[in-house]
Amino acid sequence: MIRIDNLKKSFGDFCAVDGITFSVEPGEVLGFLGPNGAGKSTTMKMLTGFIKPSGGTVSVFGHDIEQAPLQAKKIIGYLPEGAPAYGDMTVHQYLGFIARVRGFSGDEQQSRINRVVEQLALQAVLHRPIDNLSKGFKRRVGIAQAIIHDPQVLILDEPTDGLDPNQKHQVRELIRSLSKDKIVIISTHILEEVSAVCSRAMIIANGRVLADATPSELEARSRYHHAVTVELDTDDNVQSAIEALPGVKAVEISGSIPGRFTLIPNDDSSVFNALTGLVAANGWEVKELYVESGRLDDVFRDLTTTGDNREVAE
Ligand SMILES: Nc1ncnc2c1ncn2[C@@H]1O[C@H](COP(=O)(O)OP(=O)(O)OP(=O)(O)O)[C@@H](O)[C@H]1O
Repeated sequence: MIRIDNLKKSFGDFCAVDGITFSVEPGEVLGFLGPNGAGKSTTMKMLTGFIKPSGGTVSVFGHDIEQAPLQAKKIIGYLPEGAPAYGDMTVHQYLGFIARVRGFSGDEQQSRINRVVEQLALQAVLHRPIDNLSKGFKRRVGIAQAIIHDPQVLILDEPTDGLDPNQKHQVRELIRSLSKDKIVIISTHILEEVSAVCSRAMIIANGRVLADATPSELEARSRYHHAVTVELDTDDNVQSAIEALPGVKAVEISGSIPGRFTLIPNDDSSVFNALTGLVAANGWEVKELYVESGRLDDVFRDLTTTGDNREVAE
């Protein structure tokens, strides 16, 4: 497991990471979510031994990152922010170089290169210089070098940044498949990515952890948890009847689609039965009807734009 205790980083007078404590077990995919400048990359750089903490400790499967950096780094794969690489090398040369640095030679080296080339679909660019690749391919090369030694811990800073939707889907599938027996920590700005791949999400702002929960627990904190959206095909004036339903806290009207309403429930209420009862009693035609589990963007905004966190998020 990874155990992080009271981790801190200051740059001069500025505190970028302000005492973060958590642990992660194999099988977990932990997502760091936060506004720009929240401290996600700085935390990852300290977890991987890339920069020295100003305070606190990081232990990776029992190896302290400062006391035993080689043992810790052997079992970590790291995709740094922006996926830096040696741009004048071809993909094949670069992966060969990384494999050698990781201690592989001969057939073992080649079979490891072949495996990651296959996993990241790099065949078409294998003999091209990395500098000439598109942003998406560069990112895939970055992920390939991070997994070449089949590490127990994978730390990926914005792994899908710059990828097209198909590539995003592929990389998320890969992360999911790798995560079965590994610890995976990713940072992302993409909220849908958290629901798609993370078993746990940590919202960070101003170098502090504001929330640490499963994506569905976070969604349940949203005002849209159990909200019902309905689109009705009727000329009746339905809004006041919907607003008067028991358990309804507020009704939002869709600006662009007539007859479409979102019913926000009071805490722990369900408005679904009351709404369907009203619709049936009046014989209104339903064009669309669904219940939401909640909205992560709503929770993210709430947490990161209140109180001390306002400055960071704006
Ligand atoms: N080497 C450095 N010297 C001075 N300040 C730094 C340094 N590295 C990071 N910072 C500052 O620390 C804060 C946290 O930066 P960090 O890159 O960790 O944020 P982040 O959450 O990863 O943001 P983003 O989502 O934009 O990548 C920022 O205000 C950044 O400007």
